[in-house]
Amino acid sequence: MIEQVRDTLNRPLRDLRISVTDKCNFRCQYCMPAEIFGPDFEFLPQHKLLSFEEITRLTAIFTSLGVGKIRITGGEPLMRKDLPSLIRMIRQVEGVHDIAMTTNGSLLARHAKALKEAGLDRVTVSLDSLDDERFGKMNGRGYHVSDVLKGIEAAAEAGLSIKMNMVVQRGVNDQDILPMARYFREQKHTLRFIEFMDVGNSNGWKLDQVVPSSEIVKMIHEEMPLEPIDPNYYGEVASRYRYVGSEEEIGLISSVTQAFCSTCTRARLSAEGKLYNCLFASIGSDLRAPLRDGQSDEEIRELIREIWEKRDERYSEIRLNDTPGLVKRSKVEMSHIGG
Ligand SMILES: Nc1nc2c(ncn2[C@@H]2O[C@H](COP(=O)(O)OP(=O)(O)OP(=O)(O)O)[C@@H](O)[C@H]2O)c(=O)[nH]1
Ligand SMILES: C[S@@+](CC[C@H](N)C(=O)[O-])C[C@H]1O[C@@H](n2cnc3c(N)ncnc32)[C@H](O)[C@@H]1O
Ligand code: SF4
Ligand code: SF4
Repeated sequence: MIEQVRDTLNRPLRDLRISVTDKCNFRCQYCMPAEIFGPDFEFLPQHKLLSFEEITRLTAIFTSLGVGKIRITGGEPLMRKDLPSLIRMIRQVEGVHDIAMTTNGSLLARHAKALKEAGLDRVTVSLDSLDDERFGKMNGRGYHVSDVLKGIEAAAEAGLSIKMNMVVQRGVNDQDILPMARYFREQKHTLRFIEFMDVGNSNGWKLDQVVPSSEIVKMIHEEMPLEPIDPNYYGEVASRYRYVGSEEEIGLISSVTQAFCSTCTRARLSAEGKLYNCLFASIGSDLRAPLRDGQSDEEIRELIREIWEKRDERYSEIRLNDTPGLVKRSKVEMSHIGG
């Protein structure tokens, strides 16, 4: 039986974002800076990762509490071996109506077809610049723009629906806003601009590096007129704008300047099976132990229900009023729970 649970702020549980690995082949400065995630950094050993069977079992339990939308993320999800098998298993779960994946795109060219055949509906590809030198620096490993563009092409050929994500940092890649907008408008892929966020403890976040979405909209509108359009669904993270007189659109994810916590329907499951109520949470609730200790689906369902019903997190809204206080608090790393 499907039932809709709600938290203390009356927010329904609708989305489950599953991190399948904490490893990544990139070292984006805003997420996994190389000086911290260096050769000696200890990633999770295989036995601590949830198996595909455990992830699928949890997915089924989550759908019985209202989840219909699944996003696979990481680290870099395509670093996890045999990902199409997991997609195939999740596809079988009753109640799942949308399976998306967020990826840096560098390994997508070789996996897109198998992912689509396994049942993946769509991909969101992250790309912060079309300038090869800048992109190589930003990803920390010298990957080329063409590596990602080939992935996007393969995804389109495979029939996956595609969106793009660009994190904008003042003084780092703000000069790429217009070239990215022009290019992806032409390619007919929705590009979403993400305000640089103070996730984790290691990305050296400063408020003056955030380019407010309002500034981005103004800049694009001056060259290519835009008009706001309604959200696609309740709690959509991105605010949408359409290029006037066309079908193409952009999205703005304004977690710093216009927090959207009041409609946040997202639960996050880390690769080791911890459930987080918020992207900026300090601690998660362990679901791996109950899974491995032989608890029944019903017992785990009650545990998750209890966690969601007690949920009161709304970090970004609070940050608006107390940035210095919150930045100092210890938080889970983005590469651990996947954004
Ligand atoms: N602060 C905050 N940021 C979020 C949240 N969800 C997503 N983001 C940010 O927005 C980015 C884009 O999120 P996506 O996963 O691509 O967005 P989505 O809402 O699932 O996308 P669609 O399902 O296509 O609408 C993430 O990488 C995060 O940086 C959230 O709940 N809180
Ligand atoms: C953590 S990554 C995981 C998936 C995959 N590796 C990727 O990069 O698409 C998910 C998303 O979080 C975004 N992200 C990471 N750190 C961020 C930050 N400090 N502020 C805003 N977005 C961030 C990335 O750009 C990416 O779109
Ligand atoms: S944003 Fe994605 S690609 Fe970049 S370091 Fe984080 S997990 Fe890796
Ligand atoms: S800050 Fe936390 S509560 Fe607010 S939208 Fe993001 S994940 Fe949801």
